[in-house]
Amino acid sequence: MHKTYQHSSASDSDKTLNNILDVIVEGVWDWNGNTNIVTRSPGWYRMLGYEVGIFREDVFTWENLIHPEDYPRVMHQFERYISGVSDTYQVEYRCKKSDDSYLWIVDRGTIVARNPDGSVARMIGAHNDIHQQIMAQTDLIEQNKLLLDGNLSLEKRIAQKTFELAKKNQQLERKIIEVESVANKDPLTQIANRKSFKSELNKEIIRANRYLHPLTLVMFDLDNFKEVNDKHGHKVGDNILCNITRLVDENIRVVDWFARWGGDEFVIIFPELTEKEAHLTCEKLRVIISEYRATNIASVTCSFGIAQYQTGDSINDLFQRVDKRLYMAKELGRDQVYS
Ligand SMILES: Nc1nc2c(ncn2[C@@H]2O[C@H](COP(=O)(O)OP(=O)(O)OP(=O)(O)O)[C@@H](O)[C@H]2O)c(=O)[nH]1
Repeated sequence: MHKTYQHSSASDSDKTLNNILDVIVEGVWDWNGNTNIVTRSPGWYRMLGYEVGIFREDVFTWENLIHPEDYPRVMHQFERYISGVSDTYQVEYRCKKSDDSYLWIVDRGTIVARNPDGSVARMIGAHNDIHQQIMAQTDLIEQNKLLLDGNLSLEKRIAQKTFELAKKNQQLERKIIEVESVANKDPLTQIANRKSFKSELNKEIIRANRYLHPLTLVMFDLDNFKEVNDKHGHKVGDNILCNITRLVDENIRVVDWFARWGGDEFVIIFPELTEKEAHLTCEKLRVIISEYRATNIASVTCSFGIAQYQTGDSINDLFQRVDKRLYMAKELGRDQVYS
């Protein structure tokens, strides 16, 4: 067998062992459980910055150097090992240095002899400096935490901004609807104006074609309204326009699209009504209007032109037809429906 060391005496071999220990571990301790004497290597003192051999050789020296926050944990581990609950003793904790700062060490120990009653007769262990390693770990944990906090606050800010944006969008959508409805509404009568006529009629033409339903367009105009204005004033005229609007609106269906074309002219789109059916409805409207006394001093009548959509009609074709028929109603003496 190959031998590395040849010692002529036990004290020689002790010397070698101590030197080796001094090189490979930083601080060796050797506790005699019966005398309670703890022998510590020079490295043990050097690691903590103390003058070699300055402390009393007992366990209290060690206990007094342990950081108060770590003390219960260390003792718990130590007790578990000594009592046989745990197979190993290895614990990391902070030890007080000569300059009152604390050094992170790992402490490992092994019972090398027990008394017949099971109590520890001798235990040997070593301290190793792990301060840099723990500091690096702590730094990393701290950085991770900062990163996490940063991420969290970023997420919070994004969520807040998203919420604010959604709110702004809602407000904007409401404003758009508001503006659109103002733009498409006649300010005097509060019904639709001619702005959306083309798109409304187009929509209904597409539906009429798709479902092969009839569709009829109506245009009506107040008779001799100029005279009413001239005689009773513009304000009375306005009032009459509003009252006629209300009467018509109350006597047509929700699906019918009713708009003020301009001046004293109005249009109605009657989806799913034939010319004949629309004629009957308009006749009813004509009577209601003519019977209605807007004020004590003025009453009006209306003339109606009616035209049903024919397949292939453009909006213009239909409109021209209806306009001609309104003209006919006027020509034939007013206060009548022409289809
Ligand atoms: N009070 C009031 N009058 C209006 C308004 N818009 C248009 N008018 C008037 O409506 C009248 C329309 O007159 P005309 O187009 O000549 O027709 P009319 O007198 O109704 O005669 P016919 O249509 O031929 O039966 C004009 O006097 C316009 O000033 C309005 O908003 N308010």
